[in-house]
Amino acid sequence: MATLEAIKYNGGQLEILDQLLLPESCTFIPICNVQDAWTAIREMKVRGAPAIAIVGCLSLAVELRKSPVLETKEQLHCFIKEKLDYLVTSRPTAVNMQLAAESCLKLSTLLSGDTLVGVTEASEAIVKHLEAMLANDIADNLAIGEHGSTDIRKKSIGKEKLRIMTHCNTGSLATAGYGTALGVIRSLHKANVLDQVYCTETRPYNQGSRLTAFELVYEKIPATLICDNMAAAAMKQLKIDAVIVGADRVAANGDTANKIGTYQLAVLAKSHNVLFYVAAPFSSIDFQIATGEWIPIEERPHSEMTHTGSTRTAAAGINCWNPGFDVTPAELITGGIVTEKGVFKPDQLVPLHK
Ligand SMILES: CSC[C@@H](O)[C@@H](O)C(=O)COP(=O)(O)O
Repeated sequence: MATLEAIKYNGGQLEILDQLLLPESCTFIPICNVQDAWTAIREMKVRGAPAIAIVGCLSLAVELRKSPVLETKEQLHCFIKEKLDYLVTSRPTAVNMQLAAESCLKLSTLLSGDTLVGVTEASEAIVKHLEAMLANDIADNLAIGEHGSTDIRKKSIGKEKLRIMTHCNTGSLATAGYGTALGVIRSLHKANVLDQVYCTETRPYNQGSRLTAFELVYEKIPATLICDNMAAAAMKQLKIDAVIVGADRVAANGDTANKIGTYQLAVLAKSHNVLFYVAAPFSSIDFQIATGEWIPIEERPHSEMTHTGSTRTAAAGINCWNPGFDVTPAELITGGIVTEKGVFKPDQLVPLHK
């Protein structure tokens, strides 16, 4: 069965699956411009680091295809810079949108300096660059899946079937398709070596129980849901072989920001001698940040903790702390960082930076 398709793009028409309505309903909504994308990202109708960047960039392609009246390449450059700068403000922790914006502006600067290229050709080249992100992301995820699954199997010799724990949602709903950590799990399943995947509920926003569980059921991958506070017991009693999670931003030293609760899973994995992997495309690595202490962490509304839907479940008047992400120190990433280029120890990343 084909994996879920949450971002649909065809000839300048963009639609996304509204993830706020999952798992009750699969409803696609149109994204007609950059403002629509910014709002959808901010409201988490689309979420997950790669998907945020892809939807942001495709929304700019949609606007450029509608041919705004831009007479010079300087005007074109200012137009896309303004839009990209705005998209980068949608959510702070994932770095993918920022790096995608930098790469697009680099291309625009190159085209601006090329006297043989006119404004229409420059705009078309930028649209082509933005539109290529969908296919590139799927290809990267397939490679991540293969590298990760091969590495886990290599390090689990003697075990016929593997039990994997994962956190948050890193699948087709968080990427252009297939997924990163969930892509590795799909590849293990395809290779017939997956006994069971244990997905955490991922409080307070429940990306695990709402989204990952939805994808796993949809694709008939053997899976069991656990609450976040069952992770230690599951590692001990259910004999988990590896934990594999995604990333919103990896610092140059390998420290990794990912969904809140990732750090505690890494600590638990270490004390239970369970391999801990991060799976992410190179576009999640921020080489401008030396360590994880510089990664901005999004603070989320307290209502996510105090309410379930519109029903208050916490005592009125209680103070809350609701960071959306935490940083896992590189030394806890014992399995490695799985990318489309291979699996690396955290201290091997810097030499790979061009
Ligand atoms: C391939 S998605 C990787 C991460 O973006 C994912 O693990 C995560 O933390 C998503 O957080 P979210 O707040 O749902 O956008």
